[in-house]
Amino acid sequence: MQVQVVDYTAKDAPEKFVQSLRETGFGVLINHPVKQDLVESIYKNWQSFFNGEDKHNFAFDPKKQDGYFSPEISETAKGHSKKDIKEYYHVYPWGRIPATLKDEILEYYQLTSALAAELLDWVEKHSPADISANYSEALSNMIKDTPNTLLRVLHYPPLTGDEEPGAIRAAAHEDINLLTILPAANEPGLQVQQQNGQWMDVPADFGNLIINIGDMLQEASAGYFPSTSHRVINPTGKGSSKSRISLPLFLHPRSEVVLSEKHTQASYLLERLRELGVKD
Ligand SMILES: O=C(O)CCC(=O)C(=O)O
Ligand SMILES: [Fe+2]
Repeated sequence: MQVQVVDYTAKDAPEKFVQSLRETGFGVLINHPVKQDLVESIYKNWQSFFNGEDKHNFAFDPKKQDGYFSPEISETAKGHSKKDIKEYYHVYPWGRIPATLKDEILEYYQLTSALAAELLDWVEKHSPADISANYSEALSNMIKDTPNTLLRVLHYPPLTGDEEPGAIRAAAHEDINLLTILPAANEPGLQVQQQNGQWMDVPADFGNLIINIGDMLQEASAGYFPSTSHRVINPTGKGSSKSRISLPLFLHPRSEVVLSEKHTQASYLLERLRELGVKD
């Protein structure tokens, strides 16, 4: 099965959407409640932020993990040796946020977090009974009042030709969290790996909302929901001179939430951040 594009307002949307998640790790929504003019305004305003120098006043805090991550310290995907060609900013409601960008980005954070709870209810409702029996609490409850959900504003700069050979915008990886909610970026490049190993473009028409499964939902569902590998490939031709902005919201349970016999949110996250080289 390929990633399905599902009309959020359709009666059978929950079932179709969860089936796409189960079979591909991804699902795409149209006619969803995330306003496109808000997304476009965020892209424009954060592009200016990344183009400027003020970002250096918000250098990331290794303990709290909020703030600006420069291309020099940007992450290296698990199992890869080259850094991704990207810079990004980690937004948490409790963290540092540039004053002029704050209200808008927090509005977006709240709006998508609320939608996320609904989508987790869809996932739960369409989980087989023997799988949902293992959820330590309702999936949507796992993110209730969580301080851990992370909104990452990503900037992939135009290519200069001086990139390290073999480096790409985002090397193949799986997300760490429960679900990721990602509005289509302003430029193409996002691909998902299919079961046969082949890479496919994710349907990314401007206005689409892309949702994918992360490792924590895979862990909590004993593998029923697969956290699939995805990547962002480098542009060619005219696209090479363009920036790409994207805005994934990584849904994280509260720290004490039990994911499986082996892991809580906190123990799982620590293990993964160490692997990424962004935590001591
Ligand atoms: O930029 C994108 O489209 C995807 C980014 C991504 O997969 C990530 O940051 O985990
Ligand atoms: Fe990702």
